[in-house]
Amino acid sequence: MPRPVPAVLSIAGSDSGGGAGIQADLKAFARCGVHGMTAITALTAQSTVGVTGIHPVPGEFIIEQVRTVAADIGVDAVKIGMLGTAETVRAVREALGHIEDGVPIVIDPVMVAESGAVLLDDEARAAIVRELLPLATVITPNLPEARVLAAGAERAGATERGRDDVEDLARALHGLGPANVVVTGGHRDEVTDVFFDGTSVTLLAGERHPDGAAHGSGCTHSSALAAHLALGFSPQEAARAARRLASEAVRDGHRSIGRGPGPVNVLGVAVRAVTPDRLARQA
Ligand SMILES: Nc1ncnc2c1ncn2[C@@H]1O[C@H](COP(=O)(O)OP(=O)(O)OP(=O)(O)O)[C@@H](O)[C@H]1O
Ligand SMILES: Cc1ncc(CO)c(N)n1
Repeated sequence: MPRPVPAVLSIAGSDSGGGAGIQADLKAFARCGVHGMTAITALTAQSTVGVTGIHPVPGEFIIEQVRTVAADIGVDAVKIGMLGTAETVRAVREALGHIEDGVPIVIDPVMVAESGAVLLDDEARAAIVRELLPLATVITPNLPEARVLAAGAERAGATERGRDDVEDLARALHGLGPANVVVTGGHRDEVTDVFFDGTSVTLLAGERHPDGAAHGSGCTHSSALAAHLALGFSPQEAARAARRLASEAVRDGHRSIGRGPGPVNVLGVAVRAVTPDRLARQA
């Protein structure tokens, strides 16, 4: 029987501060109207200020999480976020074997948190390039992540082009095997996402919210993109919708939660807490 709503799986890390990672992904899935599922790759002890500890989940248990939900519920799209170690990358590669061929896969090659904490080691970076990027429907690096991945591409002879032009970066990353590339714009002044499908480049422009709260913007973006693929949108349409939702989530973000860069708020004004005061006013 077809599922009443698409089911989307996030394979990613937990952010105990609730702003990024799995926690952001589930909120983005809810906002998009899809059923969200999770396979947690690592627990982070994290706030808006930094990451004080990382506790990787054993590879076998990552695979078990994926196998279990795939067997019962089924998976209409996958989003992959924080991986951390090469062992985790290998486990995720194996876990994908439990998901039907042709299911769209969005990879956000998470390397560093908004607070500056490193979330991926060097060996894992090489493993992602080798084992996962060729399987991706869309990859969504931010500018620093794109530069790091493209440096590897150049070493591998995938491109001779310059590394500073974002469009050239997107082309170089396409050479690593993903079907589509979005270089997100949060780290540039004009906040334009660059989409490349192997043939043409499309600039996804939109409003910049310099005073917003951006912790979790990348996770929100890649999850919204995966949700839109599950809903039947093309990669380019999904990237456009994801850019808009992420931008609004930054705009509506909670600047005063925590002492560091505050968390995005993808649910926006749609959700207002029912306080005793508000309830009394309604009565
Ligand atoms: N200040 C902003 N105003 C509008 N849109 C933004 C802003 N910052 C980020 N975005 C949008 O959010 C999405 C995620 O981009 P970004 O480059 O911030 O990801 P990231 O750096 O991976 O995020 P994270 O902080 O979670 O690691 C993109 O669509 C981007 O255009
Ligand atoms: C768990 C986790 N995943 C991704 C990011 C990137 O923002 C983060 N800060 N934490």
